[in-house]
Parts: sequence; structure tokens; C-alpha cells
Amino acid sequence: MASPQQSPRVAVAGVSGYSGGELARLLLNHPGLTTRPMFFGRAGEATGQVLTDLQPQLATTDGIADPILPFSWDTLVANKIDILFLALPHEQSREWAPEAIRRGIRVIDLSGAWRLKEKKNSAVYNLTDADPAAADALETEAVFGAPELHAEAIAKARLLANPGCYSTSMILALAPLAKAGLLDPKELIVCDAKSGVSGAGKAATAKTHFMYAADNLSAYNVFGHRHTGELLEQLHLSEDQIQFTPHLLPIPRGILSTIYVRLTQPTTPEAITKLFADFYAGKRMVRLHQTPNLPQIQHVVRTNYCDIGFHLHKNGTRLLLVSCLDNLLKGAAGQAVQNMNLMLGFAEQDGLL
Ligand SMILES: NC(=O)C1=CN([C@@H]2O[C@H](COP(=O)(O)OP(=O)(O)OC[C@H]3O[C@@H](n4cnc5c(N)ncnc54)[C@H](OP(=O)(O)O)[C@@H]3O)[C@@H](O)[C@H]2O)C=CC1
Ligand SMILES: CC(=O)N[C@@H](CCC(=O)OP(=O)(O)O)C(=O)O
Repeated sequence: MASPQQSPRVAVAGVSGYSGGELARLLLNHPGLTTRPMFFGRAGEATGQVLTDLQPQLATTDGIADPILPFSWDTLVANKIDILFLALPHEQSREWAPEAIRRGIRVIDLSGAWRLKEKKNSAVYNLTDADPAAADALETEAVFGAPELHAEAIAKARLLANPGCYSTSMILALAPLAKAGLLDPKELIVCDAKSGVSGAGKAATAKTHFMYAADNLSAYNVFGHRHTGELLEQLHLSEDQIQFTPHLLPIPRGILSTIYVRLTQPTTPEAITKLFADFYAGKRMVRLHQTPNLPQIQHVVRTNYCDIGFHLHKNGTRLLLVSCLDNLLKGAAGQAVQNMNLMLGFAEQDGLL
């Protein structure tokens, strides 16, 4: 691995949001970032706010107040920012990422703006880019930021597309089986996933209103959730092979995905355990459970772990997987920092354990 760059400097845009707040916390406490990160709000006039006005839970007793700066390319360039995190709506990332790359700033984008090569499945399908040719070229170049799958490409990435939260949980559970050719192409893979409400971001909507979300469990975006595209591309599946249905859970954070699979050939629990252990050898952010234990949301919330467990039916081909993570950490800000670690030559888990 390359040795870490001298005093890299990073910046966050979207620091008032849920994942932006988690990014700020992780970056401020990161042992390798000796130069303080910078934090940006929207473009325009300075508001005079400091970080703890937006994220009061980050208050410390060190007396340092981090200013929230109005987003400005001049400020980013003058401060020699190496990596810019975009924790913004897809549309805004689509506008700012190309400009950052043009100015020589590497980007880690938490949105769905750059994750897919196949545009029709993408969050930005209907968007008109200011410079469509440049955007298309960047879309081709962008690296899908699953550190357990693409570490080498991530280390060199200029534009890092951080994966979706649901998709991270499902891709990590299915990738070892896909690589081993154990996913039967004639059988439907059913992904039944449930997310806490912070997955929808901080803006209140009818779906996230307390009166709808509390004491409730509801399915949404049936046959149409954009994370399906990430599963298709990353696992090389056909559209008819997978059914993903998201559900809204009345908890603040956490995702639990229950995945039903038919294997191409009978196998044993020991062989499945070995397959996963080999695939994730040396990968510190994926924890494997021993059957009959299965992951639970309580055990991953406020961590960057993805926990995976399974039960194999006695017929040897019916497999049930459970995969759990914190949508704001391994599903967003934590995974973004894991990717930054690879891009800057730090150990993958630095600042995350
Ligand atoms: N929440 C989650 O679990 C996950 C989220 N993501 C993705 O990460 C991104 C951020 O998500 P999340 O933190 O939930 O979002 P939030 O809704 O909580 O925060 C959005 C942030 O974007 C800022 N923003 C909105 N519009 C603009 C604009 N035009 N210019 C500058 N800043 C703007 C907001 O600032 P202001 O306060 O001024 O409105 C806020 O800081 C999204 O693309 C989301 O899809 C990915 C994986 C998981
Ligand atoms: C509970 C909830 O609403 N979750 C979000 C997913 C959040 C995520 O990973 O987002 P992006 O793909 O937008 O980056 C949703 O289903 O749209």
C-alpha cells in the first residue's frame, strides 16, 4: 500500500445533513488527518454559523469553533483541498463533481449521481447535465466505492461513487456467492430490506412524518427502487433475477436485509462459512456470524460494520442470509471515510473502529 500523503486536507459539503454530520464527526477524530477538515454550507453569503450550530452533538471542550463556509471553488482551491466529500442531493452532486475534478480536487460523492454505468436505472436518469459529454465521461470513469470489492480502483479514483445504503448491505451478502457461481440464474433472489427513518434524509416528508412512520412498518418503491440497479451491475445479475423491496422501520437508523437465495448446487454450512471467510479475509469492516446466530440492528448501529449471517436449509440449496448495517455509517459516511482511507493510503479501518 502507498504511504499516506503528507497532511492531506479534506472538505465536506452538506455538513448540515444527517450523513454530513456523521462525516464531520469521523473526519475530526481521524488519526491521519492532521490538518483540520473544512466544512461548507450552500453557496452564497456567509451565515456566521459554526459546526456546532448545525450539529450540536459534536460540541467539545477544546474551544475550537469550525466555521461553516459558503461553498466556493476559490476557497477550496486556495486551501489546497485534496478530497471533497459531497453529502448532497443527487442533482447538486451531478453539478459540483465535474467542476471539482476539473479543478484537480478528488471527489467522494455520497449521492446516487455517479454509481451506475447503465443510466436508465439511475437516480439522475431525467437530469439534463450542463455539459453532457463531460458528465458521461465521468460516469464511465467513476469508481463504485465498495472497499471490500474494488480496493485497487478506489485507491486511484478521482471520482468515488459511494454506494447506496440498502445496496451495500445486499451486495456484501451476495458478492461471495456471485463470485463462486452459486446464484442460480433461473431462481429469483428475494431481498426484503428494512431501513430506519434517517435513510430518507433530514427533510420531513409524508413518508417520514412521525404520524406515518411511528408504530408502523410499510413497503415502498416496489419494483422501482434505484438501488436495484446497483445490485444488477455489481453482482452481474439480470433484471428478472432479483426482487428488492425496501421497507420503512420506525427506528432512527439501521438496515436489516433478509435475502432468500436458491443455490446452483447443494452445499454445507461449513462450505458457506469458508466461502465467506475466504472472501472477506483481512476485511475488517465485515463481520461474519456463525449459524445459528444472525445479525441484529442493535449490534451495528453507530458502527461501520456490516454484519452477515446465514441459515442453510437441510436440502443444501435453500439459503437465507441476513445482513445488517448502520445506513449513516457503513451505508454512507463511514464507508465514505473507508474509501478516503484507501484513496489517501491509510489503513482501510483507520478512524472507524
Ligand atoms: N441518509 C442516508 O442513510 C443515506 C444518504 N445517502 C445520500 O447521501 C446524500 C446526503 O444524504 P443525507 O445526509 O441523508 O441528506 P440530508 O437531507 O440529511 O442533508 C442534505 C444536505 O444537502 C444540503 N443541500 C441541499 N441542497 C443543497 C444545495 N442546492 N446546495 C448545497 N447544499 C445543499 C443540505 O443543506 P441545507 O441544510 O442547507 O438544506 C444538507 O446539508 C444524499 O444524496 C443521499 O441520497 C446515501 C446513503 C445513505
Ligand atoms: C429510508 C429511506 O428512505 N431510504 C432511502 C435510501 C437512502 C440511500 O441510500 O440513498 P441514496 O441512494 O439516495 O443515496 C430511500 O429509500 O430512498
